[in-house]
Amino acid sequence: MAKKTVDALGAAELRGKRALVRVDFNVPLDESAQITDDTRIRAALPTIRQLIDGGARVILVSHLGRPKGFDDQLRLSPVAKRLGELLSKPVAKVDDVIGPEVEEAVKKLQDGDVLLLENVRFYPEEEKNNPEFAQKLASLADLYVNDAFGTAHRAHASTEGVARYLRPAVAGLLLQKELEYLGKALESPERPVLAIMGGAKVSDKIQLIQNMLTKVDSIVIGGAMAYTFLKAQGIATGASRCETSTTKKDGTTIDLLKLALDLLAEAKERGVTFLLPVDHRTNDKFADSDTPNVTPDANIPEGQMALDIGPKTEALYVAEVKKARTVIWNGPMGVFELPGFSHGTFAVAQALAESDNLSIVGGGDSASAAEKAGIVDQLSHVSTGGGASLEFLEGKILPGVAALDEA
Ligand SMILES: Nc1ncnc2c1ncn2[C@@H]1O[C@H](COP(=O)(O)OP(=O)(O)OP(=O)(O)O)[C@@H](O)[C@H]1O
Ligand SMILES: O=C(O)[C@H](O)COP(=O)(O)O
Repeated sequence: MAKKTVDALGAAELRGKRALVRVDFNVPLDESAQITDDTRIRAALPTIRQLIDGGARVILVSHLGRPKGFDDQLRLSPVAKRLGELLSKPVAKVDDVIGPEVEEAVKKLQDGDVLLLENVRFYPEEEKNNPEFAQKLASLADLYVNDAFGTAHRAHASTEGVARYLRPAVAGLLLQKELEYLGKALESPERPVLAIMGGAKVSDKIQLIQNMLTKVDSIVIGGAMAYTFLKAQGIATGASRCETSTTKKDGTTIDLLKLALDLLAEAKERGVTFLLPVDHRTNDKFADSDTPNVTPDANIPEGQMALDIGPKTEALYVAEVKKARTVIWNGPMGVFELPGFSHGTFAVAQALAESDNLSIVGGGDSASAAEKAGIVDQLSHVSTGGGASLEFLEGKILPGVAALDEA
């Protein structure tokens, strides 16, 4: 990687210096805001430990979820607690991101101390990449480290803007490791290459499929994204979560149903196998069930919500995984957090574990699903980035990486 990393910082650049470290602590939470998977926190430990050992004063900044303003459910306090346990040392936490309370807490830091700021997305300025906000963040520290691979595809104030005002701006060890691994693995992948896409961030990820069609031999779709493709073809989607349009930052609207049809046509033209669910597991509400309904075909009855792929789809997707030599997976096949609707996700995970293909699973919830399925050791790589790994594998330049100092 041609970017400077924390390894390049000598003792004089670290001891006593305030390091603003962007991490991706966007971890899955349950209904009572308890962390259900701490993979992303553990993944940031090497960089944090290296900075502590070097005598830096570590100021961590992260987002959690997609809040609209301050939201008590999405505070980072449980993360500070978990991080403290993992580091075996206290982690101070402030309830703001900028302002007097934060400045006071930063002033109190001693060499080797760790402070976690509040959820940076409580400020809309973060996602707008507002220069004044970025400047205020930058003013808290003497150097910037970006270790948030999972958020490196976002040009936000704490991932991109801040590096304009704070130098040195270097990559953390996780960011470096992810870029090196993914870069090498996909230089000339063994074919056939399969992309498995699912999850809930439909409007974000459906827009990545076009580029992906030029890189892969087959795509299988599960999760909520599947219903956009089915609806576009006139198949009933019942009460399932189904995104049909999205508004871009510039205010223009994208018709996702039209996009879905265009993608299906392009896949056909390019000879890319494109598989969609042929049956589903459903419920009449967003809740678990010991006995989910199974639809006889791809249509979802009125009032029913598809929460997982069905058994016939599962078999199709498992067969596709077994045929592939390289598999990239982002997004669970269903609401795997509910045991009755975890079958499709775990079946695909099991197939990956049993195959000897190169397998890369990426994303906060996808990594958590792999962990829950007990297959992490049988995968080639578990990336902390979902959207980020997809965009990187497509050959896009990640803004959070581009902003850093050259090596
Ligand atoms: N059929 C469905 N209906 C509603 N939600 C679904 C469905 N299938 C999957 N999901 C939800 O999708 C979520 C995960 O999607 P997401 O796109 O965030 O994946 P990810 O692996 O976390 O990737 P990233 O790191 O990019 O966020 C899970 O919480 C899961 O419950
Ligand atoms: O979970 C992720 O993919 C990252 O934390 C980025 O989150 P975002 O999609 O809300 O920007």
